[in-house]
Amino acid sequence: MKDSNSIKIFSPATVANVACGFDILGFALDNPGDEIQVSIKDSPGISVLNQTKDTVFPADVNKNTAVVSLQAYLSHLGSDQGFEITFTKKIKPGSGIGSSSASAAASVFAANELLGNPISKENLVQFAMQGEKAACGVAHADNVAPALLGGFVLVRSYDPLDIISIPYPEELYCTIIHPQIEVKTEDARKILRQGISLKDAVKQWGNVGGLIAGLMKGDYALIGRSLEDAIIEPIRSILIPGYDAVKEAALEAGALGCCISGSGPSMFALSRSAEEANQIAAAMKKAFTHYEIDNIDYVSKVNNQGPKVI
Ligand SMILES: Nc1ncnc2c1ncn2[C@@H]1O[C@H](COP(=O)(O)OP(=O)(O)OP(=O)(O)O)[C@@H](O)[C@H]1O
Ligand SMILES: N[C@@H](CCO)C(=O)O
Repeated sequence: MKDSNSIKIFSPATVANVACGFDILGFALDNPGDEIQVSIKDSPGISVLNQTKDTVFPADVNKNTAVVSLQAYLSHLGSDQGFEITFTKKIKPGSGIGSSSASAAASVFAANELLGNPISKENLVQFAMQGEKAACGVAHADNVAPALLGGFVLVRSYDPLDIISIPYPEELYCTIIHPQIEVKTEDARKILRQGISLKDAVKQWGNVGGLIAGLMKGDYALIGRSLEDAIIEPIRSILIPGYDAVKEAALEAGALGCCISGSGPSMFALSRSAEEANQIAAAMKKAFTHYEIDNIDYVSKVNNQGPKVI
């Protein structure tokens, strides 16, 4: 729904890191996603309405990722246009599937549409990153870039920002299992080691290259071999009860690979068909039953569009 004063959009969930690409790789999902309505106000300032009962936002609206990114965008334009943002959150904060970034990407995309698209989608990424900085202290782009551009995205460089869309096979499906515990990205970053060994680095950059080559060639076996993480997974997986067993169940059920989605607690697995992705979801859920943690699953094709007007 769009008129000259108001727009309602779907903003996709995203999987950051994609196993080997900490802070530099991410992809978008068709399901789930947030709904957000952005309307032009007569007076300056950004106001927020939350229509999601069980989602609590920061009390200070200036810490809401949608508001922070929109303020960065308006300040770049030198505009004091006022907006009202109405949220219907479908992605739980602290899920690992880009809840904070779906809002950050959505508000700048929507406002840009209402103002006649003065800025390209690629260049909106820098403003959405400011929302991520407010959420976790670091302006990482591996959720907001795919949320805005769709598909698989590589952040080749942060300074200067260089965002590359990576071609990928048409038939690529993702299974997400979201155990109902909250892991804040800010906390999940604090436990990481600041240094890595040369041996681990060699393994990791081999996998990053392999994953990108596999996606571009449509080589599923290469994609699967490259979905490994020598650096982050050994540390963060400790925060997810049953992680090893659930991952093993996904691989046994035919997943190309399985790892932590973003900073967790969600886990993702890639596969070649919707049927396989559903079988993998069932196997992962079954493995989780031993750990008595409620969980929600999503099966989705990789999203190729980013935000869309609904
Ligand atoms: N509009 C928003 N939507 C979601 N979370 C928000 C929003 N604005 C601020 N936040 C804050 O951001 C934090 C959640 O972001 P966080 O990065 O920890 O989780 P996530 O986005 O689900 O995970 P990930 O980045 O690993 O995919 C919470 O502290 C939440 O209060
Ligand atoms: N790259 C970020 C993604 C957070 O979703 C991290 O792993 O901390």
